[in-house]
Amino acid sequence: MAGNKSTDFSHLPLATNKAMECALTGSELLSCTYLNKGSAFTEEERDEFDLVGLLPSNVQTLDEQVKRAYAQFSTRPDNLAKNTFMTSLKEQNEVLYYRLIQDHLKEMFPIIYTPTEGEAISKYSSLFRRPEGCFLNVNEPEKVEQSMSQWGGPDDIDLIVVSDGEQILGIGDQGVGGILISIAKLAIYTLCAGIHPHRTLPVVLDTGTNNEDFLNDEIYLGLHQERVRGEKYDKLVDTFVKTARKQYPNAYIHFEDFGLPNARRILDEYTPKIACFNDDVQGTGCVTLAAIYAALKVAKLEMKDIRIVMYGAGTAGTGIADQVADAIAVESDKSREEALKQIWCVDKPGLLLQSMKDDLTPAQHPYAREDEEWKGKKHDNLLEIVKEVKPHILIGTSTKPKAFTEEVVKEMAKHTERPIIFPLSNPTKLHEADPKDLFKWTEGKALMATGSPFDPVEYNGTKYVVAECNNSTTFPGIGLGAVLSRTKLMSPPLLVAATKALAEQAPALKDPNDGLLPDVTNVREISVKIAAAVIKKAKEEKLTQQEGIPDNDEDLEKWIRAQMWDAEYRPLKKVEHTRASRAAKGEAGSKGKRSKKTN
Ligand SMILES: NC(=O)C1=CN([C@@H]2O[C@H](COP(=O)(O)OP(=O)(O)OC[C@H]3O[C@@H](n4cnc5c(N)ncnc54)[C@H](O)[C@@H]3O)[C@@H](O)[C@H]2O)C=CC1
Ligand SMILES: CC(=O)C(=O)O
Repeated sequence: MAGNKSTDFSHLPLATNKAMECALTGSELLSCTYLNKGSAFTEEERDEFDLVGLLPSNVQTLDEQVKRAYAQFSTRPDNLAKNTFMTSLKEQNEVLYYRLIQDHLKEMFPIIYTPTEGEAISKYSSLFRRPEGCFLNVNEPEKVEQSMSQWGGPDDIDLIVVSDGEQILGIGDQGVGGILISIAKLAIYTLCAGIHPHRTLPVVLDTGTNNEDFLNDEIYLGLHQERVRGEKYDKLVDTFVKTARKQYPNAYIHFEDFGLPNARRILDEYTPKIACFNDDVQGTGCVTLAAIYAALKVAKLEMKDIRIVMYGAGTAGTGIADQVADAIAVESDKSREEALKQIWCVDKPGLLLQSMKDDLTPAQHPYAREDEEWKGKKHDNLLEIVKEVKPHILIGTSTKPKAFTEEVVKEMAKHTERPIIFPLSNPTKLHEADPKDLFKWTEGKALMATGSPFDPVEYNGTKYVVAECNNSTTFPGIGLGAVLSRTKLMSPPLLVAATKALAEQAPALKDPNDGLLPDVTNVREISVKIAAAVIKKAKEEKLTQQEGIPDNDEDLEKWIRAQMWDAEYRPLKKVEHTRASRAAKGEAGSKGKRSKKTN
């Protein structure tokens, strides 16, 4: 794990190895998740902070606590129960929560993220115990300022993840339960890129829901009304963005799981104005493009020659297509228009055609093909499209399980030696194909990456690693770069730099049977590389607002590591009630957020 002890960057504003100020004592301290150490409070701390008699006598280490917590986790009967256990641990002791996950990353990632988090989100209202995050109501835009002011002063928040809950993972409209995707993505920022957990803010925009089950369920916690569209919706988004800029001017804004009608529109509106990012469009685009780069190397193909079918041309599908089109144009001497011709986008009605123009989203328009090209050919069926296009690459972001049938895959394999196939729809049950089947149908030739994790596949005695192509390998590093450089914008060259940094880490470049993307267990170091690439590019583009960023690569990486939060207990420094009680009340810093939540 990246450590920050061997560096001399402790003067940095975000250096995380400092003592923590604490004015709480006794049971208040025990119930403050970001300060609580439970049985690990030392004898001295127990005396100093009035904890005597409130804890069993054996002072334990964090490692011992992790052992116990892992044993408790393991007794939970199913994944959802494990997810609930983790949520509750996070409410009690954040350091322990993050350390436990870090020590069991591969096992726990699918519990706190996709696929299990999807189930937790769909049951948000019934599982609800304690609120976390900021809830903004579309009917009360005048209260946005007050609602968002509860999380500290202007320097206290580095990163906001916001969702309107309309298109969560592949499970659709989850209304106010969308707060949990903002929370989960922030936990991943902390785990994978060491973003300080107390300096982040999860937000949900409650703009109603079109999920009938929720509308008919009195237990549902969000607004019982259909989704608001148009001016009123835009006003809430704009009020949120403006308030965030005013109250937390350093905060980088990550848009997550907005619905198709809004995701791209909002991104296009704010990208030229503020440092923001849409994970489904850009994060997915970057990670998928990085996996494509690795696959092309293994398949000995070149970007300029590829033909690619995107199955499911929604937010993620068009986001990926755009990144691929840019890459083709950059890697060849083709114009972007020519590059677009190498991408065939398919959605519910079939291949996108010019004659469908009125029904296409602005993001889909550039991919609509001339009807003339397809005259007399079948374009409403994936098999026929594959027969005609003979793609090298097939990517699924359709939420249609099993759409990549044996026939489709075998047809593809007839025309290309190493079919590159990425079923990316989440959660696992929505994947367009199972890796085992893809291997069987292509006799071990397929080069694969999947949206959720899969175990390695054995075929004819050889073990193949199936890379997880999830934006979680990418967005944390990009965010770390954005936060540390205080970039004014997240411009396209920064994303290209991030993609290349990730692509260079692909294990398949060394061993073709290994993953097309690096494993999540190495993700903190990958994030350092991605962040370094983003920061360097931001400097080149004159976008940075942070002073003192080192020029030299080695120092830059040290500088980054020194500012990454590690899950370890820090000494507590007793402070007078005035300053810290303001913090505890949410008046003097993001620490207040945690206290507010737990007190
Ligand atoms: N692996 C990763 O990192 C990511 C995976 N995803 C996954 O991709 C999927 C799509 O997500 P979004 O693009 O955000 O949703 P979206 O709703 O914006 O897009 C889905 C698209 O698929 C189309 N579609 C639905 N049924 C289809 C069918 N039978 N044939 C062809 N197209 C069909 C829809 O009309 C829509 O255009 C989800 O399952 C999501 O979990 C999304 C982002 C990142
Ligand atoms: C990974 C992700 O963002 C999704 O499945 O939507």
